[in-house]
Amino acid sequence: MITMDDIVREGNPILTQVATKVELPPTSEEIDTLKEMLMYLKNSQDPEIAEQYELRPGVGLAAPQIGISKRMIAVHFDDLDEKISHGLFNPRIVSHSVEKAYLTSGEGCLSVDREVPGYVPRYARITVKGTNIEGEELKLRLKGYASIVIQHEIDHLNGIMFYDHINPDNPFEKPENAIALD
Ligand SMILES: O=CN(O)C[C@@H](CC1CCCC1)C(=O)N1NCCC[C@H]1C(=O)Nc1ccccn1
Ligand code: NI
Repeated sequence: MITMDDIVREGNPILTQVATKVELPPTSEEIDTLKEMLMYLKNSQDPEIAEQYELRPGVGLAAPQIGISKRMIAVHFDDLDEKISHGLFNPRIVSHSVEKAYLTSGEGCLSVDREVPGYVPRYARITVKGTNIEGEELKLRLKGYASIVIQHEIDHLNGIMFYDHINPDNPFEKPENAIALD
């Protein structure tokens, strides 16, 4: 199982590289890895398992964070209006709103062992295409928190960290044309 020992921390160049596309169909090893990434998220959200294995709770994970520079992400969380749980190969944003959105609490990252305060402006709504663990091509239309999570993960595949989006002059400046998400 994946534990925090497997999570790569900032300073490791893999986190600022562009990850490689996964050749389809994915190998059984790539499928197993994606399943393990999803399992990490589920385990990390179970208080008992998280405590037992000292897992930091996560709602998303990208393969570069476990040292694999491949375009694979997992997201798992039960939000009020969106229940999302996906493992995706080669996720890509095919369209997005002009309007932006940001979490009023800012963002963190399992690969960043420090607080980096500030608003992270992202697209408010996105349409994402990718291939799921069963090998099906899928298209997701996301808004709200789910949209933020997926963008955070796809950024990891392009070597972008959440703090790269924070306004260095005024981290808490309200982004223009943006919705505040609590
Ligand atoms: O690339 C992926 N990552 O770095 C894991 C990140 C991904 C999220 C950060 C902002 C949007 C996506 C992650 O999940 N976190 N960031 C660090 C510690 C907290 C944790 C988190 O937000 N946990 C959480 C939130 C709500 C409900 C349950 N748990
Ligand atoms: Ni992250």
